[in-house]
Amino acid sequence: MFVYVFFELRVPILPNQIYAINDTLPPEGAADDYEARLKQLVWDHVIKVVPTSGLPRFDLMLLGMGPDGHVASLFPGHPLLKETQKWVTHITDSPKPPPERITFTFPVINASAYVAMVVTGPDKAGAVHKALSGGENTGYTDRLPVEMVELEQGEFTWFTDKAAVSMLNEKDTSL
Ligand SMILES: O=C1O[C@H](COP(=O)(O)O)[C@@H](O)[C@H](O)[C@H]1O
Repeated sequence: MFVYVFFELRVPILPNQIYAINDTLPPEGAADDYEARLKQLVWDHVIKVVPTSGLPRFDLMLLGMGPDGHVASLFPGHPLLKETQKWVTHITDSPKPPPERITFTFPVINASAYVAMVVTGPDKAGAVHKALSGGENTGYTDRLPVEMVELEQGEFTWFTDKAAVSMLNEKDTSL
């Protein structure tokens, strides 16, 4: 909804260019349906592809991050982090409500030309610190999903408020 309203107001995207999840289907069916529509858009040359992998190359991927470091619906320690074949997949045991979701996978996220990571709030400060500085003493040990956003060939920019970067020192980044 946020994305719809944001883009509706700022850039001339027509309603028929917005592809909503089919939430009348169960999660697996909705993910398969979304992936099929994505593949059709690639086939129709609406979405560009990465020539070497055939993956869709979105011009812009607008992402957020949860306090646990999850991005999209890719949660820490979940088997979906290792998905390499599917473009869109589903989850029925999301630790954050709602439990049933569909999500782009890392191969698709990492094929993007640009990722804007929008992160606000003090509850995100630990995960931001871990992602940007290695995060010693943050309590996070494993690699966070947000750290797995590694674009094949693209640009990644963080957009944060002061609270979200409150655990960073000047030496940690070039901020
Ligand atoms: O569950 C989710 O949470 C993250 C973070 O949401 P926020 O409202 O705290 O920014 C979101 O980016 C992700 O898309 C969503 O699945």
